Amino acid sequence: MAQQVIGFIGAGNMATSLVGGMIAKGIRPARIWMSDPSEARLTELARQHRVHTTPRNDELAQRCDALVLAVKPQVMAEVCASLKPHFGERAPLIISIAAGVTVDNLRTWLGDVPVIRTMPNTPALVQAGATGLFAGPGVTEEHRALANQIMGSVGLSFWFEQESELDVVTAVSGSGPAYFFLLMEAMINAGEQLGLDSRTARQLVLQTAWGAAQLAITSEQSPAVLREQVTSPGGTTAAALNVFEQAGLRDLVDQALTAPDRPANLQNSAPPRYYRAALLRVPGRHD
Ligand SMILES: NC(=O)C1=CN([C@@H]2O[C@H](COP(=O)(O)OP(=O)(O)OC[C@H]3O[C@@H](n4cnc5c(N)ncnc54)[C@H](O)[C@@H]3O)[C@@H](O)[C@H]2O)C=CC1
Ligand SMILES: O=C(O)[C@@H]1CCC=N1
Repeated sequence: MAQQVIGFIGAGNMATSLVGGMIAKGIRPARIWMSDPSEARLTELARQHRVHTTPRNDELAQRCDALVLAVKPQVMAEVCASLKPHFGERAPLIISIAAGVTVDNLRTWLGDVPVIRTMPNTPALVQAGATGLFAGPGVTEEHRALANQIMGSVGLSFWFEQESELDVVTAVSGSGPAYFFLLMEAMINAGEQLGLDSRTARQLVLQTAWGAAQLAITSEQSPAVLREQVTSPGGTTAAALNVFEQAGLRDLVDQALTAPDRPANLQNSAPPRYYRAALLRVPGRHD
């Protein structure tokens, strides 16, 4: 396994986060190939990480023991069709990171190949990722070990027995960093509005987010208890939390994470991008 060659089809945000994290963790760049239509992106990745790059997906299909499919769900069918004819006698392990694309979809497009569907997140870049994994038919212990090596090198990984759970993982931790970033943005802006200079507002907010996460991870207490410990009765925190509660923050979070399960709602509003990916499975919906 130590020498297995890993190819990334698509060298965008998530693929580069994974590769950056893998290399920082000690996986040799010589084991990594990346393909993408953007020559500029490939040049930059080769310079920055010393990985092998090529604009040709077929080259990776021939060379690699495992292919991480890291393109947008919307182009996945076409990318799979271009890869399939180039597999050797022993098809590579397919590791998909695409939201909403099922193991069945991939095996329809690629044939009878071993597929592991995963849902990582961008903190992989700093080895603080969280990844959900689901193994399709024909996946061996050796395949699982390779997927563990890739995803385990960039953070925590969790295997699931039901594929549908990966859609929940997508809503919680795949997209999750964006929810926290949004709160950071809002707090930085509010700090600035209240008179702090931008740099100080940013440092205070980021250190607070980092500290709160560290405390929650290392403490034996639940986040609810940790919140109570900050909240002096009748104090400033209580006043602020009261505004969040009155505005229905918990319900808002629930709606944001479960909206994709309510297709009827999608007719009138733009669905989250990961649900749009799931819509690829619905005949007639290819938006
Ligand atoms: N960005 C994130 O936080 C996460 C993304 N994902 C999944 O990762 C996948 C990629 O998402 P991002 O990295 O955000 O998108 P991105 O747009 O940053 O990256 C996609 C890359 O694919 C390349 N590409 C397009 N057509 C191609 C082709 N025919 N062959 C090879 N490469 C091609 C594009 O040039 C681009 O660099 C998606 O399926 C998404 O669901 C999963 C977890 C988290
Ligand atoms: O927004 C998206 O569709 C991807 C999947 C999870 C995070 N980013």
